[in-house]
Amino acid sequence: MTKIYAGSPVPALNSVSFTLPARGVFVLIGRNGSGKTTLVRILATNLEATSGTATLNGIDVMSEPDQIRERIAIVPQEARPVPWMTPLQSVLSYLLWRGLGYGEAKQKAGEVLEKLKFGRKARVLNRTLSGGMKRKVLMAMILATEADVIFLDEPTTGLDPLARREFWEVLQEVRKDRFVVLTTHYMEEAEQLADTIGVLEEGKLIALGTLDELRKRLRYNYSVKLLSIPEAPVILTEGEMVKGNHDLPVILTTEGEAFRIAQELSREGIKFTINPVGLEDIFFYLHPGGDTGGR
Ligand SMILES: Nc1ncnc2c1ncn2[C@@H]1O[C@H](COP(=O)(O)OP(=O)(O)OP(=O)(O)O)[C@@H](O)[C@H]1O
Repeated sequence: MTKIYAGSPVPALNSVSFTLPARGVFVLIGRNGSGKTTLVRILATNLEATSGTATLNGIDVMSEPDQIRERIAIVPQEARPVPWMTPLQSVLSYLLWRGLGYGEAKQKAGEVLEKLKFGRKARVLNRTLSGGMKRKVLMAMILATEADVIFLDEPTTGLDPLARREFWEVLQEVRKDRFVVLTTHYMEEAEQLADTIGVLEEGKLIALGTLDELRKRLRYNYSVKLLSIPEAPVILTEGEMVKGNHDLPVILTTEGEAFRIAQELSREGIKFTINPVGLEDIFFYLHPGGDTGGR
């Protein structure tokens, strides 16, 4: 699939091609402007591709959009629930809009708000809710539907760590019987939630696989992240140095070499962290420019 926006010299998506089992959670990561939202919007029938095709559970996104729309639900990046409605009214009206009868919609709305433990907050105006609760209203809306494919574009941006964890719990409920496509700038979130991870870079899909499969792309299994730039260069007998957040050096190496370097850095009074390789390290390795693109 390729997408070139009118007037743009470079494609937002450049021959992206992949096949996935429609189960669990597919997390798309990539720096700002790498094409995540564009891909999600095309798959969710909100935007037309310039060329290419996509099928979801055997249904063609381009030629059968109405059938797709019955099967999917999307929470766009900037979505907020209607301020002058309550969570109960939000879920109810969304279900009615999707074609459910009033009785069924009311029952489902009540069930989902109970499941997500809204309590008396189900009946207060959305505008009085915290940012985390507002996102939870959107999750309740899609959770109440029959949709078996759910798109969430940066659902936790701006949430505090506790609200983010609470969102992850809700997602564990959603993923049980649906396929979730989620974009994020939080590597920890991708690690926690993803069954499969796709990495976009300038419109190209540069990596796709489980966390373990992506780890295998690195020759090294340990990461030492320096928290300041040392005066003297760090001499490696084995491993690679890449740029991390704020251009600080990240050393990818073997366990033995990582601990040797750690001792040396301690002696010189340089602060660092040492960990087995995680998604953030894979991201830095795949993006020589550094930075995860987080806000
Ligand atoms: N409506 C539009 N018109 C023209 N160019 C666009 C439009 N929407 C997005 N783009 C461009 O397409 C590219 C991909 O954007 P997209 O929003 O898909 O990236 P993203 O990975 O979701 O970014 P972010 O992480 O910042 O949300 C960017 O270069 C962006 O400037």
